[in-house]
Amino acid sequence: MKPKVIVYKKVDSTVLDYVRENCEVIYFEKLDSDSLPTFYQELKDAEGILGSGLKVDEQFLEQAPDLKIVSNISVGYDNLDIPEITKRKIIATNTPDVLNDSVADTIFGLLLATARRMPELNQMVKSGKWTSQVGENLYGVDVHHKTLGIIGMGGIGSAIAKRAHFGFDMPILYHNRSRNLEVEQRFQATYCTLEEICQQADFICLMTPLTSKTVKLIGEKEFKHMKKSAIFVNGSRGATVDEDALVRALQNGDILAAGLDVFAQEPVSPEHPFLFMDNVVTLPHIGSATYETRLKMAKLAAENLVLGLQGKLPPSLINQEVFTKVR
Ligand SMILES: NC(=O)C1=CN([C@@H]2O[C@H](COP(=O)(O)OP(=O)(O)OC[C@H]3O[C@@H](n4cnc5c(N)ncnc54)[C@H](OP(=O)(O)O)[C@@H]3O)[C@@H](O)[C@H]2O)C=CC1
Ligand SMILES: O=CC(=O)O
Repeated sequence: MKPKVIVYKKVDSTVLDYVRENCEVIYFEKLDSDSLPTFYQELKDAEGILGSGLKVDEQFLEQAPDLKIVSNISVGYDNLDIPEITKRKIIATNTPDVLNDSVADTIFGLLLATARRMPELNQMVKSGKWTSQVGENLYGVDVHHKTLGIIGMGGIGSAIAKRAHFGFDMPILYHNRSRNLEVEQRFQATYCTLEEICQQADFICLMTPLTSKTVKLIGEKEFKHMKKSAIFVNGSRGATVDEDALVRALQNGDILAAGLDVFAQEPVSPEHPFLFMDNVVTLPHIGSATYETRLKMAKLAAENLVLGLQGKLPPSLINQEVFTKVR
């Protein structure tokens, strides 16, 4: 008998077909107040779930006694309570690497758009307010040759560094908990403390995962250390930044501008001060949102799911200890 799984996100039909060949699939294109009661009903005897964003914690797991694998269609897995999942000998997987270039493109685009004030200028042109040559009040700042600080130099951070080093001649500073010798060699990147990056970089990109150690990693103190001309870009998770402190830093002129793809609350409230500031460029958490990359992520997540249920090693296993202990 095929194992029963729930796919709770819209995925390409080829991906769905592959999962259907191997599993009995209950499919929800999305979860909302209409579909949630049925979802929880089906969860009672599901062996696998495939999707993204759902909070999988103790309370959730209590309702899923047969669960063997949680396959996230995202690289970040702050939605998963890994200790609790692992305690129950459930496999957890994510989708690293296949999205690095697309996310780096988005984050670099956000950095450029913020530095060169593209959304503001676009709005000016489209609203018919381009009536004379653009004056100094609408100039941006150069990106090329400026110093880029990357906090969280992993897969995505490295792809950002590649663009900055080879395309924009930017000196690169980075901060991780441990040094990454490969990026130091490939991109002549310099390892720094968080404080040094804040003090020295012209552009600061935050790309750490959200963990208990990175909640509000960047707050009042860090913004005070930054240059008044600094541009801050967050591509990690909203909660890695103290958003109130960021609003104050932007309002007080402690930093020049910010580009944000992620927010503590998503979708961001239409009342949020960020939305009323010309020096903030916002995106709706679309780092990896291209047809090609989302397909690759869904394929990888489906492969993780199917292999995990077959007792084989999924390509991107998060909790290695479950696999080695159980099998
Ligand atoms: N905006 C979007 O659409 C997207 C956002 N993301 C976010 O980006 C995050 C990073 O993804 P990815 O690059 O693939 O992940 P990686 O695991 O490859 O890289 C994360 C990096 O962060 C560093 N890091 C972890 N904890 C800390 C810490 N406490 N202080 C400083 N550095 C730290 C790690 O280095 P070390 O272990 O040495 O500290 C590592 O180099 C994801 O977890 C997700 O939250 C991902 C995809 C799309
Ligand atoms: O935010 C997206 C992810 O893949 O993580």
